[in-house]
Amino acid sequence: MSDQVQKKRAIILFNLGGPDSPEAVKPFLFNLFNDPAIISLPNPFRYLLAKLISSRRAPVAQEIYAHLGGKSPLLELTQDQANALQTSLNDSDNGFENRCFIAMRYWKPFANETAKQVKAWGADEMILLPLYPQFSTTTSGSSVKDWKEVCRDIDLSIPMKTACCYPTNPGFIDATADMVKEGYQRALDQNKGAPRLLFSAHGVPKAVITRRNDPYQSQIEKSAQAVVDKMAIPGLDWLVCYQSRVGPMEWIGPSTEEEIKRAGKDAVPLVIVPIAFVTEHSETLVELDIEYREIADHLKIPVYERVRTVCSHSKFIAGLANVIEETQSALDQNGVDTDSGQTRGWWCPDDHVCATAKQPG
Ligand SMILES: C=CC1=C(C)c2cc3[nH]c(cc4nc(cc5[nH]c(cc1n2)c(C)c5CCC(=O)O)C(CCC(=O)O)=C4C)c(C)c3C=C
Ligand SMILES: [Fe+2]
Ligand SMILES: [Fe+2]
Repeated sequence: MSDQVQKKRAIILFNLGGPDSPEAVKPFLFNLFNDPAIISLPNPFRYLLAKLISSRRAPVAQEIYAHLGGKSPLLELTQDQANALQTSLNDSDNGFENRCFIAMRYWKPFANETAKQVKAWGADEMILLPLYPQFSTTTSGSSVKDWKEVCRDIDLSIPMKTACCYPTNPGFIDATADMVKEGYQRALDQNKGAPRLLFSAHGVPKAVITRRNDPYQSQIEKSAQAVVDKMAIPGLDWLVCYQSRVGPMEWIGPSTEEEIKRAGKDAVPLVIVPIAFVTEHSETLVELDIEYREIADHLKIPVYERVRTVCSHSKFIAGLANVIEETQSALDQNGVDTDSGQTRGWWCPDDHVCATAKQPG
């Protein structure tokens, strides 16, 4: 046995965050709308608009979270993922003592608290891992930018590597395909005909894709295609659609709601697959399970099955561990790989497309 002291590697898991009480809903919404990645206006306009929109939306959002006991379950489920990933990394022979930390973008634990914990632990290096398989400037890009600013503020200057995206990571795809197969079988067992699969992702405004060169939509399509390939069901009826539209701007489509209505006209059984979320929260437990189900019932859609998100599925956790080791080894071997278009310390398995997206603010 080696008596060499192991280096400490901090793995930072990023997600959006969610309110932990009814009183937290309004400030959570303010933080979200005051992010230049969400509303790319200069201040004071963004600040004022964020105040206005968060005040107006708070009662609607409070009703949404009331279905979940007044709070989002996102943090607890992310903690389960962090524990499972830390165990998996420390059980394998990667030469590090690994510790997983969580930084949420719009509610606690915020990046600055987490970065202080990373510093206090005495980490030698860190890997940033957004819990978004598909990169968007509105999510992963915003979290990574915020994290880097906080590290500068508290003078945490250790080597940092970023795993920007993993839309076709085999662990993520296999775990999703396993869950979809179960949901598809439950729908088939009701003997109402061959189901249609709706891969439902959180939408973004169209301008995010076109003006920022954001790869989100193309990576969503790649994830859905990879799951369909893995399922290998001949003649499968499937498509990608987008949920959770807010505000007056034009969003990418088709919308999940439109597709549920079309399924009503076609009288086909539906299986809804969340493809951009890896944990349960308001967008799955309320929007998909309550609001969209009500529309489906009203339209007398013969079957409405919602597939669960991957959460701590062992194949997904193994996939995240692979993403970490790929990021580590790619950047250890190549250092700063400018020739292949890599941003410094940034590993992108999708032809480096994330490095070309324009992060506002
Ligand atoms: C892939 C994930 C997500 C993208 C892309 C995204 C973009 C985006 N979101 C809003 C506005 C809201 N999102 C809200 C909740 C929410 N969003 C995501 C993920 C993505 N958002 C998650 C995981 C959650 C749930 C948080 C939880 O319940 O824990 C909300 C709050 C809820 C509500 O009022 O409906 C808003 C508002 C915009 C405008 C946007 C892109 C520009
Ligand atoms: Fe959102
Ligand atoms: Fe990427």
